[in-house]
Amino acid sequence: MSEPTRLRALLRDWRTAVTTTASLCDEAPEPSALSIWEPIHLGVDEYGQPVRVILTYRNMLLAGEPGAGKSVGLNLPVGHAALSTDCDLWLFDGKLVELGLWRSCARRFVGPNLDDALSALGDLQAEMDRRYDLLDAQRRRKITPDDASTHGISPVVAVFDEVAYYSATVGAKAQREAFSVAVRDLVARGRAAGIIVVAATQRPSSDIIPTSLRDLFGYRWAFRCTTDSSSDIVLGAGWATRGHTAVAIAPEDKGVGLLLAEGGEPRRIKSAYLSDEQVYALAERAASLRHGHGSAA
Ligand SMILES: Nc1ncnc2c1ncn2[C@@H]1O[C@H](COP(=O)(O)OP(=O)(O)OP(=O)(O)O)[C@@H](O)[C@H]1O
Repeated sequence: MSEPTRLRALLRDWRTAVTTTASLCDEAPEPSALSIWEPIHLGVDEYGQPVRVILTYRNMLLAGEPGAGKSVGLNLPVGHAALSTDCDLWLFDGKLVELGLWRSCARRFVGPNLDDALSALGDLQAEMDRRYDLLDAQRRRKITPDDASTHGISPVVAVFDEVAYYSATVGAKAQREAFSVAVRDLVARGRAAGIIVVAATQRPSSDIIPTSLRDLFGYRWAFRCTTDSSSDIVLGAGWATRGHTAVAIAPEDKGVGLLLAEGGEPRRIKSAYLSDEQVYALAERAASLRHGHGSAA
């Protein structure tokens, strides 16, 4: 199979997975972009049913012990967002190598540098305030898909991996606190302005994910944790005693996690798996959709 044909086939498979109507892609002569307003495919539940969530107007937290499958899980919303040319991607990569694959699709890419992260967060907050000014002036409460054509405003997906790198590891205490305050502000106020935060950490502890921040995430995805209390830190207090604990996930069950979606009960799901090769191919395809070629800076 030639490279363009292989990429087209890959994107077609992806679209089939992420859209509720497979016809959306099959009828198109060429694969087109996804939309951030469409549900994102995350994996399957215990009954083999597909699990899809809508990311717009929400935030997502992914946490669990190292090696549990967060990075693979994170690639699903990131990949969907990258292929969605109706949103902008802002990537904060404390590890550099995790989100780096999607760099060419990002409007802004921040590596493991706290000064850069603070500067980008400041810009994002300014953009959020600008959007609220516009909404206020028009007596509206939230942005909609129409804002792309009428006001040039598209959803922003801001992805943080590993969030603890910026909030607890590098820099001076005041800077780390400034980072945490800015992220909390985006998570708390960003949704209606079309700013979506997706944050991942391998440190599910109360200093990294304080309750007041955790409660702002509509989607909480707990991969394997070592203690009931760390599982509760991700999902919410009391779930472990009610039988929903990510401790119960066997270490060999990579990619399995408990997903709490908007006030329901945590659901055990297995994330869809994308190999490195697939991620590379999708990232290249997404870059090509966004820039008209495969290797944009
Ligand atoms: N859904 C899945 N299906 C099959 N294998 C998976 C799945 N998710 C993860 N794995 C396997 O588990 C390994 C570790 O996953 P991943 O790198 O996502 O963990 P992580 O939690 O991000 O680790 P770290 O915190 O150290 O970065 C992967 O290399 C892969 O082999």
